[in-house]
Order: sequence, then structure tokens, then C-alpha cells
Amino acid sequence: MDEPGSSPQSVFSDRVKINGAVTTQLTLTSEGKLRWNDGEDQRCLVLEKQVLGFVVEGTKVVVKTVVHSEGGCCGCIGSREAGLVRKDFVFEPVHGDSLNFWCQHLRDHLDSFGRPKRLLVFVNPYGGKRIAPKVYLDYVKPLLEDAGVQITLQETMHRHHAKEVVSSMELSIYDGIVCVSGDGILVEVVNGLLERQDWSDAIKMPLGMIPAGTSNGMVKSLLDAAGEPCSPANAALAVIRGHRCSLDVATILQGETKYYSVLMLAWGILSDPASQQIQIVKIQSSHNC
Ligand SMILES: Nc1ncnc2c1ncn2[C@@H]1O[C@H](COP(=O)(O)OP(=O)(O)OP(=O)(O)O)[C@@H](O)[C@H]1O
Repeated sequence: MDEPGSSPQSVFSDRVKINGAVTTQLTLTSEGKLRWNDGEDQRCLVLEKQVLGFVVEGTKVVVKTVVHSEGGCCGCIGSREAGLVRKDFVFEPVHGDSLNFWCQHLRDHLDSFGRPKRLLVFVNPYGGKRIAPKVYLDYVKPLLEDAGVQITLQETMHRHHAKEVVSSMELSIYDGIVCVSGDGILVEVVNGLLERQDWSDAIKMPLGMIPAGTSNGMVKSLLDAAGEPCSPANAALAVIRGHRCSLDVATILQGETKYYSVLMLAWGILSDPASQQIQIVKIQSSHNC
């Protein structure tokens, strides 16, 4: 077993058995890569991009990964979407006492990415083509579980349910809120956060979107800006990796009524024949509450 720092790029390096077969040297590098030789080729897993998490099963470490289907290094275990497959990379240290070192180093590396660990997930069974529960079960749940994320699931039971939950809940027990829905639930969540007494802190809560509505404008534009195709798997991976960007929220006052808009606002100017006055009215704000 090599000690940490024994080679320039090595954080930890040790003899292991890969997928129950080849015995080889496995190295965790300071760049966050797992490198090994499978007998013919040099193999590599990039922790930040490809590793979701890991679990220990007896004397083995099962590393949960997502890789592009053409590149794979071991057996396919998951469903395919947008060229991505979930795969387990299993290794077993030859020296049993290095298991804890491996776990510690892998954990330290994954923790350094600042990924969310506890998520509140809203699923709207009513939005779009009513596919949100299936999207959640097929893509979101398995990927979040591979990443070791603690999930609190909340199916929305009626209009404004998400807004009600968010406006009164304990926020500090979550690292983020995810909407498996269209844009409507996201806007409810933003409005719920902004209606709170502690709104200026509450609005800093990271929000994630998984496309399961009709137009999914927000998640499409976010993934497009990141150069990724809009799919539930890609959106779930962006949530797991903790990718963030700040967005503006517009406040609209209409008389005594206040609206918060994160996506779009449309209005029209109508003449009022009775009063001979011109009124500015909101004629469409499908993503405002
Ligand atoms: N159980 C439910 N029954 C009826 N309506 C619901 C329920 N849960 C949520 N809603 C309402 O459904 C509305 C639409 O939801 P959502 O945004 O998910 O889908 P969408 O409007 O079809 O998609 P998009 O906003 O992308 O066009 C929300 O504004 C929400 O208030």
C-alpha cells in the first residue's frame, strides 16, 4: 500500500481486484480521478463528472457512476437516456485494512464538490402529460439514490400546494428543493419563498428543475446554457452535481396584489370605453402565482 503523496499525483494508491477479476494498481489522483489498468488499457473515472457516490458491501467498494454508453468500463446496469448509462464499478482492496482509507479519500473528494445531501422533491402528477411520477421513478429516484441523497418526497395534491408547503416549512433541514414538474411548480416555490418573513435568506435556497410539464421553459434554457440536452437524466445530474446559477425575479404590483415572476410576463393595453381611460392589464402570466 502506498502512503498518501508517495507519487506526485497520487492521493492514494493500492492493489485492488476490479469487478471480481483483474488485480491491478488503483490510484486516486489529486485531480480527482480514479486510474487503473485493466490488463490492456489504462482506465479512468473522473469523480466530479462520472461518480455519483459509493457504498461498501462487505470487503468491496461499489462506486456508482454515470458514463456515456460508448465508453464503458464494466457491465451496464441502468436505463439509457441521452447516451448515458448507470454503471457500478466494483473494487476490492487486496489489503483489507486499506478499505477504510479508500472510503475516507473518496468521501473527502466527493464532499469537496459541495453537492446537496438532503433534498425536498415536489412531484406534480397533474402537470403536462401526467408523466411526472414516472419521470421521478425512472430517472430522478435512482440517480439521487446512487448519489446517496436523502430524499423527502412531496406529491402536490392541489393547486398552490407547493407554495403552501414552502411558505411555512423548516428550510434549514434541506440543501435544495427540486421540482419534477413544469414551470408552474417552480413559480409556486419561488412565490412561497418570497412570501416568508425570512424571504431574503429563504430565496437563497437552491432550486432544481426536472422536466415533466408541458413546455419546461426554465429547465430547457438552463440546460441549453450549460450545453446539455434537455432530459430528465441530465437535469437530475445537474442537481446532483450541485451546478448553480443565479436568476432574477421580477416583482409586479397590480393594485394591492403582488406577483413574483421568474420566467415571463405579458401584458396588454386596453381602452375602457366607459371611463374613456386606458388601463394596463395583465393578460397572461401563466408562470406567475
Ligand atoms: N394535484 C394537483 N391537482 C391539480 N393541479 C395541480 C396539482 N398539483 C399541482 N397542480 C397545479 O398544476 C399546475 C401546472 O403544473 P406544472 O407547471 O407542473 O405543469 P404544466 O403547466 O403543464 O407545465 P409548464 O409550466 O412547463 O407548461 C401548477 O400551477 C399547479 O398549481
